[in-house]
Amino acid sequence: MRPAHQGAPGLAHGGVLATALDETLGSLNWLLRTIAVTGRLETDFRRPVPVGSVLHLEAEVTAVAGRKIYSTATGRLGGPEGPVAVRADALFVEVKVDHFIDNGRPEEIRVAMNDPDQIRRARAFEVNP
Ligand SMILES: CCCCCCCC(=O)SCCNC(=O)CCNC(=O)[C@H](O)C(C)(C)COP(=O)(O)OP(=O)(O)OC[C@H]1O[C@@H](n2cnc3c(N)ncnc32)[C@H](O)[C@@H]1OP(=O)(O)O
Repeated sequence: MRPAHQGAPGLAHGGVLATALDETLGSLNWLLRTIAVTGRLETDFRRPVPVGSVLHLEAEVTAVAGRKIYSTATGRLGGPEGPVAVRADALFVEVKVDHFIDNGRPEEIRVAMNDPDQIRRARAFEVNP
């Protein structure tokens, strides 16, 4: 957690923590080879997360039912064995690429399609799922 992530003095902002959980959960879609967006994100804030601390994030898919992907994520202070600071339950809903084409701006879609980092990220999951 960096100073830019601060909400209350010295502590990470809850919205930033929810974003970190959402991003971690969203990464699971790479493993499922599915395009999906967050439909629901329920977050528990169990301990304050100090600026300067490391948040260890872990996520797993708990169920898939049709287009619905249920998943859960945990953020622990300091490392994988640290105390749970935040957790989330999420529902992602599978969408077609049209979801972005119909609702997003063409400029950003073009940039994303040509972004080597996106391609590298997808390939990383191919070799190390
Ligand atoms: C490629 C990189 C992707 C990265 C993603 C990163 C994560 C994000 O931040 S995504 C951005 C935030 N999320 C969004 O903008 C999503 C906005 N919402 C939507 O576009 C739509 O509501 C969407 C696509 C989720 C669902 O709409 P639609 O495709 O019409 O499906 P819909 O029929 O309403 O729902 C499908 C199923 O999910 C269920 N469902 C949808 N939303 C919810 C919800 N909030 N709570 C519970 N159930 C829900 C429906 O009840 C339905 O269930 P069933 O099949 O059993 O009837």
